Parts: sequence; C-alpha cells; structure tokens
Amino acid sequence: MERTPRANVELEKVSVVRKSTGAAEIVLLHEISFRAGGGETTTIIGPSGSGKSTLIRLLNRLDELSAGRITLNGDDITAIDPLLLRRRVAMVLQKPFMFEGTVLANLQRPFLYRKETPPGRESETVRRALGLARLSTGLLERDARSLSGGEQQRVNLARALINHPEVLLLDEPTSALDRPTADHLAATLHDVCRAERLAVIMVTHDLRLAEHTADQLIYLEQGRIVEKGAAAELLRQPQTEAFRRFLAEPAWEKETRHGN
Ligand SMILES: Nc1ncnc2c1ncn2[C@@H]1O[C@H](COP(=O)(O)OP(=O)(O)OP(=O)(O)O)[C@@H](O)[C@H]1O
Repeated sequence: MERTPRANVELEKVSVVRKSTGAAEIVLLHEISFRAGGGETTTIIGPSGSGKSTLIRLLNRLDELSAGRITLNGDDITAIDPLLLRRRVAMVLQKPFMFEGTVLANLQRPFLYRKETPPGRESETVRRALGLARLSTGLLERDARSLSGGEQQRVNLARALINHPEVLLLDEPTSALDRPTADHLAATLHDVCRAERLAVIMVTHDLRLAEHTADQLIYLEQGRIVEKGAAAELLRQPQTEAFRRFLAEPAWEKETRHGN
C-alpha cells in the first residue's frame, strides 16, 4: 500500500495584520514560529479571539499571511497552487458538512470536483478511507444528511483522507459532538495520525481531546505564542501564570466557537 510521505510544516515568524473598520491596523498574529512533523499532533489552544482559527486557516491558504514564511517539506506554500495545496493539506471543520446524496457520493466529491473518475464503492481507495475513519461499508448507500453528527464527522474525516494528504487541519472537530462520540473520534484521530504519518494540526477547546491526542501543544494569547512544547509536560506543569490561569478556568473546555 502507498506510504504517505512524512510531512514537515514550518512556520517562521508568521504575522497577520488586517485593517479594522477605521484606518487602524490590528495584529491578529505576531511572529508565530513552530514546526509540525508527520506522525505528530500539534494542538493549538487559547482564549476566544486569540487567533487560533486565523492561524490554522493560513496553512491551506484560506487566509493569507502578512509577513513571515510557511513551508511544506521545504517549499513555500505561496508557491504551491492552492488547489494542489488543499489536496496535500486537508481540513475538517467544526460542523460536519455533507453534500446532498449518499455517503459514497460525498466521498467521490473531491474526484468529481477535479474532473477525475471517482473511485467505486468496492475500490481500495474508498475502503481505505472508510477504514481510517472507522466507518462501516454498510453506510455507503445511506443519505449522508440522515447520519448522526458523529457519523457525519467521520465521513468528513474519510473525505479529507481520501486523497492521501500529508497534513490534516482540524478546527474544533469535536465541539458539535457529545462526550462519548468526541472521545471515539479522538481515538480515531490519534490512530490515523500515527498510521498515516500525518502532520495533524488541531484547534480545540476540548481539554480531553488535547490530553488524549496532542504531542506538541501551543498556547496562544492575543495572537502570540505564550507556551509551546511537549503537551504532556506543559499540561502537567504550565510554565506561565497566563497558561496556568487558562487551564484552571473551569469553563474553557466547554466553550464553543462563535463566528467564522
Ligand atoms: N479579517 C479580519 N479582519 C479583522 N479582524 C479579524 C479578521 N478575522 C478575524 N479577526 C479577529 O481576529 C481575532 C482572532 O480571530 P480568530 O477567529 O482567529 O480567533 P479564535 O482564537 O479562533 O477565536 P474563537 O475561539 O472564538 O473561535 C478576533 O478578535 C477576530 O474578531
């Protein structure tokens, strides 16, 4: 079977500055630097409005940076065609999004979009994607919109993985799911990341998800990295008062995203 190449995403002093409604400029991200490697999960946490979604959206060019550089295996991502980039850097959003039609039609969608022959229900491509997302083949003919939230999020994951991406971006992947479903998805993500040697970069408010899946943890406040390091260590022993306070807030993992 095809082996996904080991990815290496590197951000060097990445800043994002936008004009606010007046003439003033606002800094959404300030000189963010980190490396995310294949087979590892990098989890980004921080208070609402700290820039987490902006950061993750830079990585497949849904947003553009103002300064600095992002490379994928050494190549500047601005030099990669955005459609090709999004094939290499797949994304799963907070709310599952299902196109009209069956689960199979949803999995075939990326191929049709690129005007390629879609893989059939018996193909290795479809079976592999279902297997990675831990979905049963019995669901293939079901109307995708009739599935439960957890099943839909797994179809999203299967659709994201069907093109053998090198990087998987996840923006609050469990926030629309109940606790047991979220825990199952977390276990799946952990296994997929290791098995496919994917660089997983995830934004979450879910402390359990961070504890169970993160290798590297990044804590953002007001667009700046406040803490960065091995997740298990940082969660056990925060280095800054700001992060300690954030972790101690009882409500932070229950908070849901607004906007975007
Ligand atoms: N294009 C833009 N122009 C001006 N301000 C923006 C723009 N996009 C985002 N912002 C602001 O930048 C800040 C960071 O937004 P972002 O969505 O990245 O935060 P977040 O950490 O993901 O927040 P949450 O956890 O609430 O989703 C917010 O204050 C937001 O209102």
